[in-house]
Order: sequence, then C-alpha cells, then structure tokens
Amino acid sequence: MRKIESHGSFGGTQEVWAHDATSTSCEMRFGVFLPPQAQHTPCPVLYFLSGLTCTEQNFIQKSGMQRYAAEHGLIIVSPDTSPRGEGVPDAEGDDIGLSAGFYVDATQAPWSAQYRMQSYVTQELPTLVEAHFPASDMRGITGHSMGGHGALICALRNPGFYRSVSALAPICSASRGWGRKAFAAYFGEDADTWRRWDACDLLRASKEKFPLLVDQGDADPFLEDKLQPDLLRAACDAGGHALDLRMRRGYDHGFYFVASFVGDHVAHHAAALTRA
Ligand SMILES: N[C@@H](CCC(=O)N[C@@H](CSC=O)C(=O)NCC(=O)O)C(=O)O
Repeated sequence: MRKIESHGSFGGTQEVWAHDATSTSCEMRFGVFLPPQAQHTPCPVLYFLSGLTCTEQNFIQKSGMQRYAAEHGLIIVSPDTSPRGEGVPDAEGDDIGLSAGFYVDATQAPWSAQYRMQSYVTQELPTLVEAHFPASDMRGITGHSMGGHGALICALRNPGFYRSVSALAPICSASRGWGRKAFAAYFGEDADTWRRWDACDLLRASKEKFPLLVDQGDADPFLEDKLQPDLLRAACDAGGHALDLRMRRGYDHGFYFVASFVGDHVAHHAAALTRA
C-alpha cells in the first residue's frame, strides 16, 4: 500500500492511498479521512460511494465532509468508482466503463474480469481498512447518485455487515433508470440477474428491514427519468422499510447539494455507529 497524499484537516488527516487490488486486478485508490479521535481510539467507518464521472477526489475535495467527520469521530473512506489503468475495458458514454462501475460484479466478458466493484467495496476494502487504520468493525455506507445506488445494494446484499445506510440523490432503480446501458453490458439481458443488483427489487424481497435516510433535490434535472425516487418510495412501502425521503426545494444534482446535506448524513451514521 502506498500513501499518495496527506493533508491536515479539522484536527485530523485527509489521506489518499493506492494499493494493488485483487478483486479488480489493478491498482485502486481510495481516500481516507482520519478524525482526531483516531489518534487515541478505534473509530467507526463510514464508506462514501461516489457517482458517475468521479474518482476518489471529487468527494474529498468538494463535500466539506471533514468538518462533520471530525466532530463525530468517524473515519470516512471514499473509494474510486471503477477499475483503472491500461487494458481496463471502456465504452462510449459517461454511464458505462471507466468511472461507471455501478458497484456490481459484472458477469459478461470483457467486463467480468475487472468490473468487480461489489467485491472490492464490500470485502477487499473493509478488510484492508480494518487491518491498516485505527478502525472498528462498526460500518455505515452512503453515497451520491450512482454511489447512492451502490450504498443501497451493498447494504441489501450484505445483511448485518453495515449498521447504517443512507443516500444522496440515489439512482433508485438502476435496471429501470440510469443503469440500463451498464446493466445490459455488464450482465447481458437476463432479467433475473438485473433484479439481483437493483435496489428497489432487493428492497421488495429483503427480509431484513432497513431504515433509510435519503435526500433528493427537487430541481435535479435527472429526477424523473434517471433517479426515480417514486420507485424507491413504492419499494419501501411494499417491503416494509422505513424511508425518510427528504425532498429539498431548489437543489440540483451537484456537489452544492451534496455539501449542503452531507453533515446530516454523517450525523445520522454517527448516531447508529456509536450506539452501544
Ligand atoms: N455528464 C453526466 C453527469 C455527470 C454528473 O453529474 N456526475 C455526478 C454524478 S451523476 C450520477 O452518478 C458527479 O458527482 N459529478 C462529479 C462532480 O464533481 O460534480 C450526464 O449528464 O450524463
């Protein structure tokens, strides 16, 4: 593992690390914010999954989350959004290939060899983080847009592994919205497989009940066609999950929105992760 960056921030440290990942067969980078409390005691970890076109940098530079993480004593880990490097498959468009891993394990060639972001985020990365940083095994997961979809499916596919889950402007049903092109490529046209990676289908089927905090701007240009919060509401009703969906007047999809509400999400996770 190699430390790429280290910056003092709100009494803690914002770092970026690189390592050779086995799940994605390439070098992967991730951000880790270590709050001041981590100098003395193991801290809970909140994973933040970013959206299309992002690397590990967008969230750590634009969200201002370090202030809230330092206040609540949370480590925040922010992985990259896809495998990277020479030979990694890509295709035309922002919603497939590089920066568009959709946090799934692809089944179709040529994607299946390296587009294994579900395994990376839910297995390899937590193992690495808990071995190398002062991290406890209390984990929460959140994300923005494609990363909101990612947070939901990671929690739903791994019951008991995360104590808390939330999302900012998530792609609520990737197989019906913004993920259709990627799902067709990564999984082929098998509808059963698509359902196993779609947050709304997983919510309808889940026996474990998930209390969900979701913020969504009502001026988001992707709201109706690509994000589809109405489908999330219907799936939570059908599956018996408590959904706190907060529609935010005048907010669009970008990081001005994320920065406005990330503090609420950090506080939400801190309450769940520091409860005895
Ligand atoms: N160009 C794309 C949309 C690009 C975009 O808005 N990306 C968002 C995430 S969208 C869903 O996953 C983002 O976080 N961008 C990075 C940033 O720093 O703003 C299109 O219009 O299709």
